[in-house]
Amino acid sequence: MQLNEQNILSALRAVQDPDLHKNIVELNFVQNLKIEGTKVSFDLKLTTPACPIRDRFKDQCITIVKSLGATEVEVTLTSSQGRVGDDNSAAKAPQNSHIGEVAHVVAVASGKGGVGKSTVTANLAMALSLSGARVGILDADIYGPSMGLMFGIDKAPEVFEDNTIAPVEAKGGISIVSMCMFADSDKATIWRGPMVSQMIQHFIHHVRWGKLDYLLVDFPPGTGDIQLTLTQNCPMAGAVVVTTPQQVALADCQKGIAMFDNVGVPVIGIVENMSYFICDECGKHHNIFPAGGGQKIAEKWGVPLIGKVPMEPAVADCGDCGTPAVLRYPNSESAKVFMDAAEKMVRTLSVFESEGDGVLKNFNYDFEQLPVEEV
Ligand SMILES: Nc1ncnc2c1ncn2[C@@H]1O[C@H](COP(=O)(O)OP(=O)(O)OP(=O)(O)O)[C@@H](O)[C@H]1O
Repeated sequence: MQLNEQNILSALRAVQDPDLHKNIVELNFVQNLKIEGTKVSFDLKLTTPACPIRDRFKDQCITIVKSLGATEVEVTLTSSQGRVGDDNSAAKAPQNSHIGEVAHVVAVASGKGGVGKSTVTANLAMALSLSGARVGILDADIYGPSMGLMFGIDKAPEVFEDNTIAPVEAKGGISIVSMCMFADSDKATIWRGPMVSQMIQHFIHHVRWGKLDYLLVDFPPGTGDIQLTLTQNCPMAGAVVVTTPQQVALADCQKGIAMFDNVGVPVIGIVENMSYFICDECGKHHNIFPAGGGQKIAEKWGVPLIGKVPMEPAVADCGDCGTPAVLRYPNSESAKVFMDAAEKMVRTLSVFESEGDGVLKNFNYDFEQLPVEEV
C-alpha cells in the first residue's frame, strides 16, 4: 500500500480510545503528520499527559504504520490543555483569576472528618505526578490544614505586591498552597465565616498556579458554607468522595455526594479508606469495620468505587514523615490502590470532558468492562 497521508490516517482509525469510544483520528489526536520516503513522524496529542494508555497507543500506531511499509516511525506524545468546564462553570471565575491556567480542578471531600481525606489527596496527587502530569494541591481545610505535614513543607509561599501567591513546590514537583503556611499551626484557627470565605476565594483565584493538569482541592470535612463557597467559586471538573466503611461515615458520605449533585459537580468516584487492615506480621487481611459499605453507596448513587485503601502502617507513617506512601513505599498495597484510583480518575475526567457539559447524573461506569481494541 502506498505510504501517503490518506492511507496512514485511514489505517490509524483502527486505534480506539476505550474510554471515549472513538478512534484517535476522529478525536484529532494525530497531528503534524510528516512523510519523508519511508520515514513517518507525527504527534499524538492526548487529553492529558497522565493518559494511562499512552504507551499502548504509541505501540499500536507504530505497528500499524510499519505494516503499511514505513521503515521508521516516530510518534511524539503531547497533551492538550483543554479545560473542563469552559462552559458555565468557568464563568464563575473572575477575569484576573489564575485558576484559568488549570486544566482540571478536582475536589477531594468527605462528609465526615478523620476518614483520611488528606491522605487520599496527597497520594492521588503524587500518583498523578508520577504518571507525568503537572499537579497542584489547594489545601482548603482551613481549620485543620495537614498538607504541610504530609509533604514535609516548612517554608512559606512567596506573596507578591499585587497580593498574589506563588505555591510552594513540594516533593514530586507538586505545587501546594495550604493555610498551614500562613497560620501558626500550633494555634487553632479561630475565624469567622466571612473571613474564611474571603481567604478561600483568595486561594482559588490569586494563587499563581501556572499551567497545571490537575489541581486537587482538599475540602474541609462536612457539607456546610465553606464547601458551598468552594464549589460555587471554583470551576470543578469533578469530585472524589472519601469514606470509611463505618455506618456513620457512610451516612455522611452520602450527604457529600448529594451536595455535589445539587451544585452540578459530577462525582468521579468514591474512595473507601481503611477498608481492611493488613497485619504487618503475617500479612493477613482483617476487616475492622463491616465490609462492603462503600460498594453499596456506590451502587445506590450510580458512581464508581475507584479504590479500597487498606489500613497500613506504611500509610500512617508517611502521613507523619512528610512523604506520601505512593512515593516512599511504591510496592505497598495502598500505593497500588492509589495509583489505580488515580488512573480511574484520569479516565473518568476524559469521559466527562468528551461529554461536553461535564455533568453526568447517575454515572455508571464499569472499569472492568472497558473494551480494549487490539490491533
Ligand atoms: N489507610 C490508612 N492507613 C493507616 N493510617 C491512615 C490511613 N488513612 C489515614 N490514616 C491516618 O489517619 C489519620 C487521619 O487521616 P487524614 O488526616 O488524612 O484524615 P482527614 O479526613 O483529612 O482528617 P480531617 O477531617 O481532620 O481533615 C492520619 O494520621 C493518617 O496518617
